[in-house]
Amino acid sequence: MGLVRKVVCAMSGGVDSSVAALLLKRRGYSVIGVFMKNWDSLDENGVCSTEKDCEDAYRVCQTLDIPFHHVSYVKEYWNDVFCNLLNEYEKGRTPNPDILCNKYIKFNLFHKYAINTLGCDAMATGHYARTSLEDEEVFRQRRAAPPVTLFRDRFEIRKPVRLFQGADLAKDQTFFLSQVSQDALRQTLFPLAGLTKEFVRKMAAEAGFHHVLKKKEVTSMFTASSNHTIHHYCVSSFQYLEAKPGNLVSIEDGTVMGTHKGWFTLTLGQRARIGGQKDAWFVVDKDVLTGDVFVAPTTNHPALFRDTIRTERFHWMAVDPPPELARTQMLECHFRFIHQMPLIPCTVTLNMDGSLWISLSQTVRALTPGQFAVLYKSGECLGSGKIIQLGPTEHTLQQGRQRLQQSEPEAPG
Ligand SMILES: Nc1ncnc2c1ncn2[C@@H]1O[C@H](COP(=O)(O)OP(=O)(O)OP(=O)(O)O)[C@@H](O)[C@H]1O
Repeated sequence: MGLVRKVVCAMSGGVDSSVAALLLKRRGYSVIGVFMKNWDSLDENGVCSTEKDCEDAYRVCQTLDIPFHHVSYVKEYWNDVFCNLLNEYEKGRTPNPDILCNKYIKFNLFHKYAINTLGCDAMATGHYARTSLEDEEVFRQRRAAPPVTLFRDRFEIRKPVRLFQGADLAKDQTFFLSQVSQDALRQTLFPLAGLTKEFVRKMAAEAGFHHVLKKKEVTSMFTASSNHTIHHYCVSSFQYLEAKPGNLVSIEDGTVMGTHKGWFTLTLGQRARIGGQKDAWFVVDKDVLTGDVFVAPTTNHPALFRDTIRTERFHWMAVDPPPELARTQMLECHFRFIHQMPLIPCTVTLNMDGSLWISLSQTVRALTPGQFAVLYKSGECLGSGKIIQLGPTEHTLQQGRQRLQQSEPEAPG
C-alpha cells in the first residue's frame, strides 16, 4: 500500500467542521473539503440558506488552502430519508430524520464518494464523538508513528471499531451516529473527539474563521433536541400526506373532546389544542385504524409515562451484540431516546429476531414509536433500534389494579 494520507472533510460551513479541517491539515493530512447539498430550502427572506453555507465552507477551504468540492444528494435525500419519514408518519410514528440522514447519506453515499470517487483513505466530520481507532491512533502518535502506519492499521485491524462519547459530553453527538455502519465508522475520523465546543470556538477565532463564528449554530437540516422539535421541523412533510381527520378522545372516559386534521400532525406528549378547554390536554396515544387520537389532561398524566419498550432489530455499532448479552440474553446498560436527555439505567433482553425489550429503571414521559432507542455502556454508544412497541402506561396499570380490586371477592366474615 502506498502513502495513504488523503482525507475528505465533510464541511457544512459551520464552526465544527471548519475546525475539523484545520486540525486535519495541522496533523499533516492532505485534506479536501466537501459540502453536501441535501435539501433545497429558502429562509424567511427567500434566500437559499444552503448556498450561503456552501459559500462559507468554500471560504474556509480558501483560508486553509485546501481543495473544495460540492456534491448534491437532493434526489437521494428525498428517496432515502424524506420518503422514509412519510412512511413512518403514515404508520402513526414520529421519525428521526437526523439519524436517517447520517445512516443513508453522510455515512453511506458521502462515505463512498470520499473513498471511491475522490480516492481518499478516510472521511472526517465535525461531530463530537470518538472511535476506538482514534484511541489507538493517539497511542501510536505518542510513540511518534507517522500517519501512514496509522492508516494501514486502520484497514488491517480486524476487531470491530467502537463508538464512544467525545470529551465534551454537553455536545455529545453519538446519538445521531447510532445507526452508522461499521464500514463507514472504520474509515471516519472525528478530529474534535478530545475537544470542548468552547475550545473549538477559540480555535476558529484564532484561525480567522470569523464568518462562520458569526453564524448561529449551523445544524443539519433537522436537529432534534426533543420529540417536539423533530416534529416541528417535519411539518413540511405533512403536505405530502393524505389528510386523515379524526376524533380527539379522552383517555379517561372515552368522551370525544374535539377533532383533529390528521393524526400525523400530532405526536405523543404534544399539547393538543382543544377548543373550549381551560386546561391543557396532551396526546397520549393514536389508533391508526380508526384515526382516533387519545388525549389526557395535564402534562404529567400517568397515561404519558411507561418504562418498557420494544425495538426493531437492533443495530449494534460493533456488528454483534455485546458478549454478555449474547451469553445471558440480558444486559445492564443506559438508555436515551432524545438527544442529550440524561442517560437512564436499563435492562435489555435480546429476542430471537434480534429485536430488544428494554426495561427502564424509571418511567419516562412520551416514549414514542419511530424514535430510536440508543444504548450506552461506560461512555460507549452500543447502537440503536427503532421503537416499534410500547409497554403499558402507568394509567393502564392503575386501571388494571382498580379492576382487580373491584373484582376481588369480599373476605368471608
Ligand atoms: N451540508 C453539509 N455538507 C457537508 N458536511 C456536513 C453538512 N452538514 C453537516 N455536515 C457534517 O456533519 C457534521 C455534523 O453536522 P451537524 O450540523 O449535525 O452539527 P454541527 O455541530 O452544527 O456541525 P458544524 O458546526 O460543522 O455545522 C458537521 O460537522 C459536518 O462535518
